[in-house]
Amino acid sequence: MTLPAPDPDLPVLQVDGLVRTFGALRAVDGVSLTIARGELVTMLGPNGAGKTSTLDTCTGFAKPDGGTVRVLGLDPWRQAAQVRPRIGVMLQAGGSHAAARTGEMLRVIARCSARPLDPDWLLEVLGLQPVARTPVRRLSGGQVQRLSLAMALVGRPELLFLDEPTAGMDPQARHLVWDLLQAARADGVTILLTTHLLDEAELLSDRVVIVDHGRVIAAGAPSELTGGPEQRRLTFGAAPGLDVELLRLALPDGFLVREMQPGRYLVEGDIRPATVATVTSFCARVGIMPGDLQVNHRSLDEVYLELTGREIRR
Ligand SMILES: Nc1ncnc2c1ncn2[C@@H]1O[C@H](COP(=O)(O)OP(=O)(O)OP(=O)(O)O)[C@@H](O)[C@H]1O
Repeated sequence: MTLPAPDPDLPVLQVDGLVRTFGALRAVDGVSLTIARGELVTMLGPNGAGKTSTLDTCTGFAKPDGGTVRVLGLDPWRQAAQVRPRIGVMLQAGGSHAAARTGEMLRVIARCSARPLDPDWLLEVLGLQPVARTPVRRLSGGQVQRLSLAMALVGRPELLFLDEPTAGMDPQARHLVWDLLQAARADGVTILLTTHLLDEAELLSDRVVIVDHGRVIAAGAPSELTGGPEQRRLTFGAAPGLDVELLRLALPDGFLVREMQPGRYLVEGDIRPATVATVTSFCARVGIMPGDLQVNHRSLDEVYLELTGREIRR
């Protein structure tokens, strides 16, 4: 049987109003999300925000309690047999047999695929060749993670779901995984991943989706989330102890000024060319030379903390 060619205009993943409940808890509370072919989208959110619960329904491991999920145009719960061969999944739980040897585990998965990648090539690329004959239970945490990624990739999936793919990896392994994901994306693979590493999200993602309490609270390209005028910040150096209230009064309403550290000042608000002029003319008026004056954007990390708050989730 010849399968129809995938429609490039059809979203690879379409989630509409997804709900997932555990007793009284709405772990996923109306999440909507669309991913086009070839996009790399990252889901961010504090512990317990509902990311894994969302992935579980997208991969067909859990039934939605409300809303719809379509993967490659199919229902991943009812049409799991058609969806599974076309997706790759890397879960936090791993999914390997503890007693199996690393290489053997990967070859078993490869044999289930119609046109797998060469398992030995993947072991080599992911630095697992030296432990190919080692039982999974004796691998380090980072090696188990790399094996899980190899297992997700070996079947040449059209869509990859990766739940915290670089958690517990050392910086070398993390860079290797980033290279591999960028290469997969360049080959047209669509990727949805979760991470708690904001630099990882900023580096890899075409778009990020921030979820909290089971809802999408922000979405867009990293540059969109960090790039608006209200996300700019102005900093400059001067002698410690400058009267920041006087500078704030010189600016229009809505600006905040504080001394971040002795002798380094931060102006937050809708930073525009006129703001820079006001700050420099204020400095001229009080007879100080602003040093190292910079206007830059806030990082994704700062935007994320502002949206989700700083308190630890239980
Ligand atoms: N099987 C389950 N039974 C009961 N509650 C669950 C179950 N699975 C998840 N939850 C709860 O649902 C909420 C969302 O959990 P989920 O694992 O989706 O969050 P997450 O965003 O992936 O978190 P993390 O970043 O810690 O992995 C949490 O409050 C969690 O305790």
